[in-house]
Amino acid sequence: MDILIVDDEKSIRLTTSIALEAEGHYVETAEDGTLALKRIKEENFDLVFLDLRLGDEDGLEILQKIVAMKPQQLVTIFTAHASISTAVKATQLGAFDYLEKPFTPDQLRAILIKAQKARKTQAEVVQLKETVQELKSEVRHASPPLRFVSEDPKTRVEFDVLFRAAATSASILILGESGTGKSVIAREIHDRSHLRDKPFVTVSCPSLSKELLESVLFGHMKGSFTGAIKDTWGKVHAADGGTLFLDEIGELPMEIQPKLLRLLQEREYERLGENKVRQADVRVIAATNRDLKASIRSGEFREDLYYRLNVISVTVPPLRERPADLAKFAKDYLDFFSGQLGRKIDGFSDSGRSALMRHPWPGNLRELRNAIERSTILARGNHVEAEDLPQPTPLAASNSADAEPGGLGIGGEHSLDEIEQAHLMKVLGWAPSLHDAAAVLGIDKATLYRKRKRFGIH
Ligand SMILES: Nc1ncnc2c1ncn2[C@@H]1O[C@H](COP(=O)(O)OP(=O)(O)OP(=O)(O)O)[C@@H](O)[C@H]1O
Repeated sequence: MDILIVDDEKSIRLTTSIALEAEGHYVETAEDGTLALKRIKEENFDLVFLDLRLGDEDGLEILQKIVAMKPQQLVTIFTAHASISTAVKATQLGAFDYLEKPFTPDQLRAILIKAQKARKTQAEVVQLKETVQELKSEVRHASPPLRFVSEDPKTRVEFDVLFRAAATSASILILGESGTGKSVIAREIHDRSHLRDKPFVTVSCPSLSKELLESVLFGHMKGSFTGAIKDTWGKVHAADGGTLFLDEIGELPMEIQPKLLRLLQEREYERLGENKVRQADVRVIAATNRDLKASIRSGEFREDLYYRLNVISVTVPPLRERPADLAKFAKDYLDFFSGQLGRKIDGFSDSGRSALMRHPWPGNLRELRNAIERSTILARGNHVEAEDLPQPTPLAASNSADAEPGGLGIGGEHSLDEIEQAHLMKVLGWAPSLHDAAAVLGIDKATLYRKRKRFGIH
């Protein structure tokens, strides 16, 4: 290691240097704070030994200057027995450790081993941060660009409110149909906030049973329910100091709602099966495609929780109400996917463009993205044609007189079940995933699962 010894006593500088050099370290010495600060600024020392009594100089002040200049700098304080309390204060100010004078070679060696470990951990953290940055940039390049500017005045107002609120700690509720980009917006709010370097943790409310969801949120103690084989921390703990994103909050079971309310109001929670109140400071962003006011009326959602979540609330308009944005998103996606495929596709033909505008896009951006990806594969020439884009759904088609032969016509002699089953089968037939199918149908995945089971659709 490269080590700097800062002490005004020549004998200490000399003996410590000899001991350290004998262990193979590179050592420099400084007899006062000014020289020490100059060398620390110029060089990267792995460890600094700093005497707190440096003649007229205040060692604690020098320590603070070092920490301010290089927060990662490991500084071990030399201290006399009588000044242990000062040494403790020094560690509170950012010193790594302290060594009481006079010290033995073994005590010095113990400090060096500890410092080496700390340096290794620091290097690992730096490397992990770099890896995360690289991965983030790879992910960004592996998906179409995100667009947060809008040509639509209503959407512009909503985005403006959202991104102005990003810098505060206010809870934010994002409403909007499935696929309008609520999760993407939640992440963007976090990235534009003062918490951007802190954790961003997502909890998808409907994906789990009530008990598991509670455990995922708050953690549990071993034996608190069947299958709880060890103590765990929940996502609230993981998000402490950062943002907790509660996706599909409208599905949050009634039993868990008071616990979330307590977290929002008191910043307190308890792990399942534990009788100890814990603190967590999280900024909550919630999203739902449900009408929460209707859920309050039907007794499925607590009004007090709604008002806590709703400090700032915006509704992201559906894509069909933003035709100018629709065209821009479609072009972005087309450029991205054609680039990925190495195909030269210049844009949409007239028929392609009007098909794009005619389609109601019930699955919003998610559906549009999938449709454009598919169209770049299907396009025969250098333009996307109407035939490459989603065709009218069976229900829309059957609205007209020329329903498919043997198909179901709206208003014909069919039960609602028959119509529902036929529609489900058609959508499941073309949607790329169950998630997309649920989005297009405007239901959550659990409901889709129940319906498939009911109609025997595999
Ligand atoms: N701002 C955006 N710019 C470009 N593409 C976007 C944007 N927002 C969303 N998308 C696309 O739409 C997809 C769906 O977005 P997201 O999952 O955020 O929607 P959602 O409203 O949370 O849906 P759900 O309610 O079903 O969870 C994203 O994976 C992305 O491909």
